[in-house]
Amino acid sequence: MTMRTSWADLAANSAAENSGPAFSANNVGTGSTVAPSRPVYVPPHLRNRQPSAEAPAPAPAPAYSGPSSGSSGSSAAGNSGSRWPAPRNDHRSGYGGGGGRPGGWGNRSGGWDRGREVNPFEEEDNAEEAFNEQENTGINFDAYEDIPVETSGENVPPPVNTFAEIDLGDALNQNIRRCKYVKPTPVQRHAIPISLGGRDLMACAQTGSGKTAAFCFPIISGIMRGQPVQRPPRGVRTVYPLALVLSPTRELSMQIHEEARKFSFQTGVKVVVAYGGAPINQQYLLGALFPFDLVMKGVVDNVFSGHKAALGTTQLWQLFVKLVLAGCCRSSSEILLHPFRALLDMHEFILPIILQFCASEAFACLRDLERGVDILVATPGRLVDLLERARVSLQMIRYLALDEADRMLDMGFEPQIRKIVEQMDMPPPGVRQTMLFSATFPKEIQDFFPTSFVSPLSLGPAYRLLLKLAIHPCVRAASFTFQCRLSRLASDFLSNYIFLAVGRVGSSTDLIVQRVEYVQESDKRSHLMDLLHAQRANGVQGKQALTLVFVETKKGADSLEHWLCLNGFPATTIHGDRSQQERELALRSFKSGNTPILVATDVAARGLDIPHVAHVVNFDLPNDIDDYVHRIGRTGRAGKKGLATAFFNDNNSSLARALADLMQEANQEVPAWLSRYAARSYGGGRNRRSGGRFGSRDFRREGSFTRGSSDYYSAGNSSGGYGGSGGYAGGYGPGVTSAWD
Ligand SMILES: Nc1ncnc2c1ncn2[C@@H]1O[C@H](COP(=O)(O)OP(=O)(O)OP(=O)(O)O)[C@@H](O)[C@H]1O
Repeated sequence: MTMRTSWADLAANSAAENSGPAFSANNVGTGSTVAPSRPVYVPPHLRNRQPSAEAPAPAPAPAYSGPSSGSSGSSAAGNSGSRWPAPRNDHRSGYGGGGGRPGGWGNRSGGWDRGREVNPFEEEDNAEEAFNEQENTGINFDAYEDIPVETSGENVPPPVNTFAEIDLGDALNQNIRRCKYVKPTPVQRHAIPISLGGRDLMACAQTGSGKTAAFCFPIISGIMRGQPVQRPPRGVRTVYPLALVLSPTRELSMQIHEEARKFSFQTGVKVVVAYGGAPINQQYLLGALFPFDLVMKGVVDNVFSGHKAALGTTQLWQLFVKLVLAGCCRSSSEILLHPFRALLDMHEFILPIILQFCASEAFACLRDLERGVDILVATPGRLVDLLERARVSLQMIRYLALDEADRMLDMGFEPQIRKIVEQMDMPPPGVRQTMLFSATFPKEIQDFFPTSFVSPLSLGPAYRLLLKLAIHPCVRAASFTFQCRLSRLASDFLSNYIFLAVGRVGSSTDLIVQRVEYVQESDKRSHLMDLLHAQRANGVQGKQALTLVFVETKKGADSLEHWLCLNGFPATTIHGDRSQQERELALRSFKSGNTPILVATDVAARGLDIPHVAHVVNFDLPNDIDDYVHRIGRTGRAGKKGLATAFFNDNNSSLARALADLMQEANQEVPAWLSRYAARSYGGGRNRRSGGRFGSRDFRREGSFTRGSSDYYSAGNSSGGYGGSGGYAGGYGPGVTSAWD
């Protein structure tokens, strides 16, 4: 029987083959009796079993059979041959002590390949020696007490006040204690019971308020207590995650992965991240090594075709590469000491490539993926790549979480997201459980008009101009278009969901002191220098007081970084033109305080949770108030205070009103000159968000959204959603029909 095997398996085989004659001269092992054990994927539901427990019955094909709702071995009631047979809440029979919890938590203490599981808390302790004070115990929870919360939808499960009220399972509870989370933040208080109750959720909550845990806890606990699912037989290279978390950027994905690893430590739930998404050919040699199929077929043939003859020992090479990729050599030094190193001497040009590849995070991620995954955290681009290569199947997905959902649309990921969710093999809404999270639902607009209306005209630049001027009613229509896209996405992806808004959606937290200073373009650098010198003079510097500076362009980021370094302020930069390695290095260097200033483009605006960011400087203000909210949200997190300074000048006048309103809303002092700018801009009304108590509303209430038709473009206009309040400046105002103001 021929069966494709994973490269991890192949490598293990290869190692066993080493004892054969071809390798007898090498000091690999001590003979044929010592064959390394294969890395065997153990499904979560079997990980707590004794080794003698029967292996999962091999499935003829990795077709999804649905999570069985009965006890192990029994067929799921109501399966009846349907592709998505099991009702998704079959394993969520109540939280908080409700009966019927199958299996119980205690049985699950067995880990997923526990011997290999690295303790993320230890890793963190080592990495953060300098920051040895307790991160989360000093949280000012009072800061959250008065936050208004709004929920809508049918039968909303009641919130909880403590983690003890929720039955998350011992292992997860222990990790929550390890994280030093004393009690749930408001979004967690509401979102966790809703998700544990099996409901779909669309949640908006302020930056830094703990949304990651709000979607991770129910997923991890759901997987822990979930019923067994039949996994594909060993040797099938496709992996079948049970949960998928999509996020817009690599950095955010990595961060979610790190958090989720902590939460799932010793729970038996395995979390893997896959990020990036550049086409393979753009990654040149490293990229060529990415598709492991190529490695298996002979990376030498594919990558070094011109040298094939010279290599001569192609098979040996393949074996070496397999060993390296399988993790037999985990570090550069191991490779250099490896018995097959001799081969490299013949072909030195390959060594740096292999070393570089082995050192890359991407390599580690993909290697992890091959070993199995329960929760896959991914950027849309990379996931599409993996799906197309059939390395990942979504057939078994029970949980789908979209973090920064609005940003993903904003970044143009909608086609990819729709492909992933609707066009591959993911179970449909109602079978899977879906959660959409962000601090700002909605805004920013990619399309000026519905494409069907104006295609093939490209109105992007025109739109941008209008957005700047913000005088044309079409701007409102465009905004509405985006809102409709998000509404439609929610409507397509979610089933009977609950809408949760914690705090004023899209507003900033008043933990952040916001300052706006009028600074001409040409004075910005010297002004920044003044701020940094003042910080230094006040002793606000170093590892405990990081400064994040946002600029508009990648070039601007590089040049400002260079200038800061020249002027004695160690800085680093992060933007889209930097390689993944450079970005990771920059983040690490910033987090550790080695370079306490990070100059960034919007790539770092969302979701990044960097402790000790004391000051966010908007050197260049964004065009979009939501981007501003996310940027300043990098400070003042988890109940801590922060400072945000913005340099404003005439180029930013389109933002004046929204900025002034936002500051007012967050009880900040609005400079008189900014109020004047705001008053001057289009009629003196208020910004788009201030029409109601909550910036964002459940659009289902308004009945303005008509799925699958173009009505939603006209509905807003005809119903007076924009016009009713008398112009853009009036916001959507009273009588608003859109949920997304
Ligand atoms: N219950 C809790 N108690 C204490 N700290 C918490 C709690 N929940 C989360 N945190 C901490 O709060 C910080 C912010 O959390 P997180 O990054 O999830 O916020 P967020 O709402 O996703 O922010 P953003 O909108 O910027 O993405 C993290 O450092 C996290 O460890």
